Amino acid sequence: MDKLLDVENVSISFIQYTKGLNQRDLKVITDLTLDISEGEILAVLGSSGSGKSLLAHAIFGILPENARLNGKIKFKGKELSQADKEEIRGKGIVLVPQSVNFLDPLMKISDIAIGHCDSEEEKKEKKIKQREIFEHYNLGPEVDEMYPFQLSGGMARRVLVSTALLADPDLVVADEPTPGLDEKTVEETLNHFKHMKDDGIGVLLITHDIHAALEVADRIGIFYSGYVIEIALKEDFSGDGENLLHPYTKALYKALPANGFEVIKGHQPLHGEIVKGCPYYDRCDWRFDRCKEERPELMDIGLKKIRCFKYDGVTEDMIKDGAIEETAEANIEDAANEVVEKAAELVDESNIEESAEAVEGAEEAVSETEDAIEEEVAEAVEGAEEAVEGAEEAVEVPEEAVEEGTEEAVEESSEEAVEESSEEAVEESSEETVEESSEEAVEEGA
Ligand SMILES: Nc1ncnc2c1ncn2[C@@H]1O[C@H](COP(=O)(O)OP(=O)(O)OP(=O)(O)O)[C@@H](O)[C@H]1O
Ligand code: NI
Repeated sequence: MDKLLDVENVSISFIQYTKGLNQRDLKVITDLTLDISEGEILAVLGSSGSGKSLLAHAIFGILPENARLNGKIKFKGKELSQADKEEIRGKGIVLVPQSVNFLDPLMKISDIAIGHCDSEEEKKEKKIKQREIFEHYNLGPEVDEMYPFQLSGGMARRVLVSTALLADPDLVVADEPTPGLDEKTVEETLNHFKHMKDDGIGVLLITHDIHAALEVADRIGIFYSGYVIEIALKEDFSGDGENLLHPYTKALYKALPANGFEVIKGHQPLHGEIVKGCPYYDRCDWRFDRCKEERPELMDIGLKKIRCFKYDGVTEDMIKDGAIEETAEANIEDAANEVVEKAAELVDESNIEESAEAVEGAEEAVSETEDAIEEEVAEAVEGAEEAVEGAEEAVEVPEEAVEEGTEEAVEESSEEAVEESSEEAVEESSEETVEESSEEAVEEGA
């Protein structure tokens, strides 16, 4: 089976303007890799807003203006430029879009379905084919004359699928082809994809409907937080899910009603949330230190792909031999041992006893210092009080002089005496002693 589509390391981001003129890149899809061969249905399963439609639009070259695309998209081995995409659109590859909003609102449905024709003859032929396919999809002749806005939800789906088939493509990209359809029409639509597959057409089925994916797909790619975290085989979704590799895929499988509806705890990081390591780190039961800092690459294991360090060194043969769990468990054990060793080293290095002694010493020093300061302050206060007394006595002397009638004597002897004796005395005895003694005490103590 020849390869039809290769999506290699594709990232899609949007330039966002935050406060003022600040720009930032909002990554929606990161490092996406997948491939589809002739006659294969690959389902891409992702929650709403995870970038599924953007992937389809990237393949078709119809991304919005502010989107930035990196990586390679190859069709039959050839990398597609924007011009190639425009050329191939509606011929080699057709899109079954998510909504009728992608149809030209001013064109009649039959004209949209038939598309561009080079001659009247071609147009006649296509018209006949269109009627056949429309009839098959239960779309009567009156639908041919309608405009897109006149279609009901279910009718619109059927128009979109049959229009795609009319183009006789090699690859069909179907973006959420089943929502809004009744059970019977869902079944029918999925059957049409199966028929396309039988005719050798490759189908990329983009959906958040795991049931639809499991019903028709050969392989299923799981989107998580903008990454493909696993591409599993359809048959891996069976039994206990023991053949599924990624813990998220396992959890997704267990969340199905038939498998117990187990709730997945935690949340999926959204676009713009910067996650350095593995995007599943927060929710993972297997995580090791490395997963927090490093992001695992998407590894090939035969037809499967997995993005998880647990499977480092695991090969396809190991899967066949059932040795995969052993290797994986060994990886986890290694990582756990590393953590324990590291912790032990840290304990050794820290020398807890010494530091405890040091803390005790420091505490003693502090209390000694406090005592010393108290004592010295008390002494200083005493000294200051004595000095004040002395000053008061000095003041008394000039009073006597006033009585004797000499003003000069009053000024000289009173003011000077007061200033000198009181200030000096206060300074000396209080401040110096406090400072000296407390400093000394701190030094001693420390
Ligand atoms: N023009 C745009 N500018 C900025 N961000 C955009 C633009 N178009 C899409 N996005 C962002 O890309 C995210 C993915 O969009 P997309 O339509 O591909 O999601 P989806 O997986 O198809 O979701 P759904 O299941 O609802 O169809 C959106 O949540 C949105 O944040
Ligand atoms: Ni979408």
